[in-house]
Amino acid sequence: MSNNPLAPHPDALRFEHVTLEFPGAHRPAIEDVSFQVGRGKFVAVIGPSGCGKSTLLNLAAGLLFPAQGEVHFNGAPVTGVNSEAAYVTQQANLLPWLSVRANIGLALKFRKVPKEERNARIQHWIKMVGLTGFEDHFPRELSGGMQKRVSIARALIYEPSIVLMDEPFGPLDAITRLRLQQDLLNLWQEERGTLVFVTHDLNEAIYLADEVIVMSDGPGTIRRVLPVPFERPRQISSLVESPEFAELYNDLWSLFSSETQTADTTA
Ligand SMILES: Nc1ncnc2c1ncn2[C@@H]1O[C@H](COP(=O)(O)OP(=O)(O)OP(=O)(O)O)[C@@H](O)[C@H]1O
Repeated sequence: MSNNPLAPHPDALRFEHVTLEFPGAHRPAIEDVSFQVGRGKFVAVIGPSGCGKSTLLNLAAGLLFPAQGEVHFNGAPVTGVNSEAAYVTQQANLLPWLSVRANIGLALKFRKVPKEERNARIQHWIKMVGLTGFEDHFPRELSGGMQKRVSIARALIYEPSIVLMDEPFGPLDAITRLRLQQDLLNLWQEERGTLVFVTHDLNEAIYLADEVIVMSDGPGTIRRVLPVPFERPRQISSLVESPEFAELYNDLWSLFSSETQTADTTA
């Protein structure tokens, strides 16, 4: 282990026995949650609705704080809004009065990046997310998938140390979703940042992640952490044909179905 205080911490994110209860709730939203996300890893979090997936991201972003336990980012406790984290939510949340170019460049403008560098980086990211030709369009002139591409470029352009994505492809149709999943795989292959990705979709978790954190409900706890052994770069079309994919999917599915049966018998 390195003793160099300037060396980046090997864990980008670490939860240690974290419990959080919202005011007025009769039980914690999450209880005794511990896991770590290694630097440069892509981790998916899946679990039933209401099990606390968004709460985990909000804790990592420093928008919520635990009642018990600690959240560490780059080896230090999170004590305020985590300005090194980019957050991509289910809705694109673009500013409707700004063009694609201006929406993507907003974070650089706030950070006072000089105009020339800003324009070059915006142009790079417009190309990366396949929006060349749409630079001067406004959000209302874009499809849902294109808006999502803008929100991903807007999050990645300032090179955050961690990206938190909360079901970013949730509201999209199946084909657009598949295209964006492959685009995200390709982007991540080039950029290699740390990414925590919340999803309800077992396929999506396996396509994208190095590890899948499986959560249980009531209150939210970590049920299992499953490694995804597929090499990168990945092509979704070849992955789905492999027997290993089917095996992993079945492992994940059996975790969920056993949970549903347990809930049914205890209801
Ligand atoms: N601001 C809040 N005040 C009170 N309770 C909340 C608040 N936010 C979330 N909760 C509760 O905490 C629990 C976890 O919510 P959270 O949104 O993290 O779940 P989730 O797994 O992301 O759900 P979904 O998959 O449906 O988005 C739920 O029971 C929810 O009702």
